[in-house]
Amino acid sequence: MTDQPLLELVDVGFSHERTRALGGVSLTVAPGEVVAVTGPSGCGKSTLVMLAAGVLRADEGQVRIAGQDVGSLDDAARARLRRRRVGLVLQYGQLVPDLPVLDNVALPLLLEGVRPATARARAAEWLTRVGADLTGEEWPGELSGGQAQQAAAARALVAGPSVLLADEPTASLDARAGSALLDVLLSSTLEVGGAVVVVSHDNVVAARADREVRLRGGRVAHSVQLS
Ligand SMILES: Nc1ncnc2c1ncn2[C@@H]1O[C@H](COP(=O)(O)OP(=O)(O)OP(=O)(O)O)[C@@H](O)[C@H]1O
Repeated sequence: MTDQPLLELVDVGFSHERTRALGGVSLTVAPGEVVAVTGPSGCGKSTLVMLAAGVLRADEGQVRIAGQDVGSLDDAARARLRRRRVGLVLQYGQLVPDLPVLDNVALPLLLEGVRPATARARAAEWLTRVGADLTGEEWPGELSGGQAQQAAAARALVAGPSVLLADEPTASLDARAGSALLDVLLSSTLEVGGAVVVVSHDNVVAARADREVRLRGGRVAHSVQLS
């Protein structure tokens, strides 16, 4: 294994139209690391996650995922890099509404050309691993918030991401299910040599991190090594 960082933000700035959300943000995450991103509402945490995932493109600075400069890639290459390297879990699940849950979870594999039967079998295994009591035949609109988060977690993990990005991944789950889901998110990613960046208001989540990066007003206010 190399020591190459899996995620690097170098002096990154981003504005949502007229709102300056982030400026001068640098962050390097190595294989095996778990980083918690904390800070008050509106400080830029979700924007950082979307930039780190390659969903948003930085206005300034560079974002590198597994050594690849996201800004230098066209949309198709960026989508491919995301599919192969990044797992993303957002607060409300963000499932594709007109696909059954099993196909939602299998989607990263289906898009990579894995045979449908194999992709769906792996998706079903991941639904079980994340603790979801679902058959996979449900439609996203039929799920509770917590079930949608579990399904989104399974989708994020199904392709074995190098970088798992999670924005309030346990917010819709009770304490027990949330803790179990966090265990799976961390252990599954670290098992394959990946790294995790997790945004959370929950101190229990932050306490599981190796490092806490606190944002304020779109900048890194401090970065503390926790273990
Ligand atoms: N789509 C958008 N359009 C315009 N402004 C936005 C958009 N998304 C975020 N912002 C603004 O960018 C800033 C950073 O927002 P962001 O959602 O990244 O913060 P956050 O720390 O994740 O907040 P929270 O903890 O409340 O989720 C805020 O001022 C917010 O109002």
